[in-house]
Amino acid sequence: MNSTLPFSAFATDIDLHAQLAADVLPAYVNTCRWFAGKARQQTGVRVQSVLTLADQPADGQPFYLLILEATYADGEPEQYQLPLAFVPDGTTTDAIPDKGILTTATFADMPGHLVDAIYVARFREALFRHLAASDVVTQPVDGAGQLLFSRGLGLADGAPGDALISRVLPVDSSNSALVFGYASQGELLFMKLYRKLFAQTNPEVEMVAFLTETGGFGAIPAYAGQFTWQQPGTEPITLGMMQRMVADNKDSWDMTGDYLNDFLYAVPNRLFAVKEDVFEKVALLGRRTAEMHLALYKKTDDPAFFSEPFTDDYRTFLTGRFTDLLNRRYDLLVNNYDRLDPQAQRLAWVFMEAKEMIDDFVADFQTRPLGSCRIRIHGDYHLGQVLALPDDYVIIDFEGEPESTIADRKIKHSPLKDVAGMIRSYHYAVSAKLFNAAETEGISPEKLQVVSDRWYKLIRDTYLDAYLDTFGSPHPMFYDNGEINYLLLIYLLEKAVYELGYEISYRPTWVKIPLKGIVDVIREIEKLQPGGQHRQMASAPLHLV
Ligand SMILES: Nc1ncnc2c1ncn2[C@@H]1O[C@H](COP(=O)(O)OP(=O)(O)O)[C@@H](O)[C@H]1O
Ligand SMILES: O=P(O)(O)O[C@H]1O[C@H](CO)[C@@H](O[C@H]2O[C@H](CO)[C@@H](O)[C@H](O)[C@H]2O)[C@H](O)[C@H]1O
Repeated sequence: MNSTLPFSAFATDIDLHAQLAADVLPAYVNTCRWFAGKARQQTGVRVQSVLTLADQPADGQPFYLLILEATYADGEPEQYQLPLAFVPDGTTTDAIPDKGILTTATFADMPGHLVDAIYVARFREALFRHLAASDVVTQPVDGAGQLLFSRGLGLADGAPGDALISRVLPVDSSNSALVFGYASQGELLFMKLYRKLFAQTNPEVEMVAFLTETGGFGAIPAYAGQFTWQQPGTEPITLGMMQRMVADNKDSWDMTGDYLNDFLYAVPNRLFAVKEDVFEKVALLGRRTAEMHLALYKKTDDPAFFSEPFTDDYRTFLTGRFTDLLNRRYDLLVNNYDRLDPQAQRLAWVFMEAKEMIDDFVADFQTRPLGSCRIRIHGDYHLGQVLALPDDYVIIDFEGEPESTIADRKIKHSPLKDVAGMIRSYHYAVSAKLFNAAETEGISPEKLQVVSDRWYKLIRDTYLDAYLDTFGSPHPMFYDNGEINYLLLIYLLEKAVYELGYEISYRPTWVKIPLKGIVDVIREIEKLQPGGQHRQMASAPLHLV
């Protein structure tokens, strides 16, 4: 990649933008975890806009925030944020990982690399200082608007002269995580740089503000600021958000995996062994989940957070979206069937053969009487979204469902959709542990399935009992046990079908986990069929009517 112009002319260097679109971006984004279009038929990735972070700094090259547009053979294009830096050869002490290097490049005879700027300390510090100062950065290109930085209450200043420290958090997730602090105090703040962008305020900012200010919910990290791109006459686009850093946390996914080790060692010895603490921790998460939903149910004048009944519009939305998801997943499964292992293929058959029954089950949602209500929910609730402290939990990542449009992410659902998400996650934790361990290599997949189901069901019931018990008495969010069971089945099925796509795209050896989740729901639906054995799920301890 060559330009006769210096990197400071990049914002208007149209030829170079075209070169990037032709030779670099399509391949590069497909190596990035944050690019969600991998499973779609792509038709191109181009530079749509270039935002300049600040004027050419005295101490080096400028930084840009590129807005990329990814286009597809079907469906809407997507926008992504890519911070861009040019690192001339021999000029940096930053460790830029291979995954952060877009290409070699020469600007005005100066050779170097174009890199994802998050790996450049000077870029991270520039972002932080803009946020701390609530800066407005007016864009040099006509009509490109402004970058608006807004500081929040949780942002702590360092003592004069205390050096700012920063790093990229090595997490594998849909956005990028940066951490900041001061040399004398250590790491204090966590910044999320959004990758996939939406022409609206990101729901995460709304949710964190409501939970803190109206809901009084303490189990989230305090809000420390945000930055947006404001173009004339349009809604601001959220580019980043900062919260307090939760130190010494452990991802609940890892923690659950750790306490499953006892189980793992016991299984080959034909024992059932799990510490009682495990169930206490699961119950605590059930309670915190219920408290989050009670906070989101708080009375408010803000229509974005009113509770609402199951309206015809919502029923049409859910059945339409579900039917579309099912069709896409059936196609994906058919196209990838040969890549699956025999156990996954068997489960896939059960799913494909149950198509008509599933379609009827989903269609029934359109007219079935429902007296429960809907609120804003977390929307992408799983163990990876809960940070475990030694004695408690902190809930993070309120951005909503990764595959949904921004408008859809703000739609209210039964809070049982979150509950279903966490139940699916416990199913994953048990399955992933047992099926991927050296300790269980000699045990047949069928036997492993039986023992993992046993443990999973105990965990599921512990979580669900603690969740429902927290409401204390009948609560208007849940009409009765029959509706709790029915809605849980709907949302469990929807989540497992969603996960099937995620696993086929990213972790093909895990495909059997969501497939087993789908088959479990199919077995429950069969019991509800005429002639089927009508049996409600074991745990639904509320007796509301
Ligand atoms: N406030 C925080 N303090 C410390 N670590 C955090 C904080 N928020 C998130 N993380 C870490 O960053 C990871 C990614 O955050 P998350 O909100 O899930 O981002 P994404 O939207 O990219 O999935 C989390 O799994 C967790 O390890
Ligand atoms: O964390 P994201 O918001 O990017 O969510 C995506 O990735 C998740 C995996 O990291 C994926 O979650 C699935 O796998 C988890 C275990 O790794 C499990 O706990 C979840 O229950 C399961 O859904 C999520 O579906 C996807 O959207």
